[in-house]
Amino acid sequence: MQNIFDEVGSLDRKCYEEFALSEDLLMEHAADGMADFIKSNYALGATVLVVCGGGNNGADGLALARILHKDYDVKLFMAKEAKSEMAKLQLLRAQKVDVSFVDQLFNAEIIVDAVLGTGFNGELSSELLQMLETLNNYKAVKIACDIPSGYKFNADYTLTMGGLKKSLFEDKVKDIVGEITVLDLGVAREIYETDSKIKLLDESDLQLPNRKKQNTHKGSYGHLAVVSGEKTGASVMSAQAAFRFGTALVTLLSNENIHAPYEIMQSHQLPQSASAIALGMGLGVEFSQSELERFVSNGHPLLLDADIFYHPLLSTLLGKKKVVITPHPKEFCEVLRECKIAEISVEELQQSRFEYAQLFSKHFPDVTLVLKGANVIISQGEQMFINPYGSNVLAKGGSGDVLAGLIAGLLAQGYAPLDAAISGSLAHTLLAKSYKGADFSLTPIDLIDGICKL
Ligand SMILES: NC(=O)C1=CN([C@@H]2O[C@H](COP(=O)(O)OP(=O)(O)OC[C@H]3O[C@@H](n4cnc5c(N)ncnc54)[C@H](OP(=O)(O)O)[C@@H]3O)[C@@H](O)[C@H]2O)[C@H](O)CC1
Ligand SMILES: [K+]
Repeated sequence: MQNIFDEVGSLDRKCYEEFALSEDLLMEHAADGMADFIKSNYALGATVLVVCGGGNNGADGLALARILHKDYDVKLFMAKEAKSEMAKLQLLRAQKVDVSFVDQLFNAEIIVDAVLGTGFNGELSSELLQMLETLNNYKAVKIACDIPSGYKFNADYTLTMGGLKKSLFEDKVKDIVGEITVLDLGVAREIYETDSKIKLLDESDLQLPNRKKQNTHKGSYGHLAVVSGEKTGASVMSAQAAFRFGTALVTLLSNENIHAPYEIMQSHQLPQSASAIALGMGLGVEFSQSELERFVSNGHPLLLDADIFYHPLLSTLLGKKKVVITPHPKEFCEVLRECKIAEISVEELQQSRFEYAQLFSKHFPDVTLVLKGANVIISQGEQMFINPYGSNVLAKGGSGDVLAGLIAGLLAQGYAPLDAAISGSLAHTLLAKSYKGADFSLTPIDLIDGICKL
């Protein structure tokens, strides 16, 4: 896991005040880090166009141009006049070593966007937008200094200074930021950073339900009850996913007999040995409120998904302990509305996912939220985790049912809700990532079949 920060200015100030470092020193390390990245990946002599703004983002770019000059065919383009003190100083330094300046953009082999960084605010002028569009249309390798300017520069790589910024993980910029690398600024990251309540998950954070002891039996690995309504396909896929993911016993709770694999049991009553319940997938209106209340009256960990977000029982269920909910954005808007937290559109949610996830968790600190998206947000209380491995491969009916089964299966096996949410979500996205077929062709069964290879 890595820390993610709302801002890093306070971390810079810590360097000045506690480590006797200076803004100039941090900037030189930032520029050095970018130079090292380019030298490690691109042949000497390549043409490099560094486009600079007037602030310290531009100053980073000017310092980079000076460092690369002569080893690379570097050209500097000033999009705005140097304005900050550091930008003026870095401009002077670049001029003193005769770095070439150009007044026209051109299709260099490497383009570095050092126009706007964390100081960007408001809207981009049409002139700047036009310039960024011109750069986007070039075939060059595109590198964003710290953050892509105004999030309108389509970066292949974002080399971000000091620490990860939360804005880099909004869904709306997932196709903009490219591959993100953190550059150290003269001290190790663990010295530069403070602890943060927002963490970026890594594949290594997946805790598989591997079996350790031999002296066990099928009762040792949980019993998941999946409430199955009219649309049985959804609950059957959840049940299969849970079974594949180590849950030794899985029962479909239904009033009808369901066509399901032999290994999935069926019952009209909640099994005595049930250790978790999954509710919502394909629920429809088959069960009365009192039947559902009876199922959930025993304090078992609960996985809530899909139809239950539109059910009058939702608020009651959210008040229970050990609850994990797995809404997609549209369902989350319904949850926010139903719980009288916010009345927003999906577009408004997608513009401020972190804020609304935090708002929900403030209202329901014991509920673990898994907000689906390109970057999955997992939130519980004040803690927030970002799973950056979401992919468009999962944009298929049934993917969510599999996710529900993965998480519910881990709940049934005794995982704490947050651990079940993190590992279930990571397993889900890694299954999609390891899918070998065409990106449009994945089916939920492909995900389930891939579980044995995790
Ligand atoms: N630890 C770190 O992250 C470090 C980061 N460094 C670099 O510093 C920049 C932040 O520098 P700052 O000077 O605060 O801001 P920027 O350079 O990003 O932008 C300020 C300039 O941008 C202009 N601006 C702001 N909004 C707009 C807009 N909507 N349209 C056009 N121009 C805009 C602003 O102009 P004004 O006229 O408004 O003043 C400024 O000129 C950070 O991103 C890193 O690259 C340090 O180098 C090392 C530590
Ligand atoms: K930038």
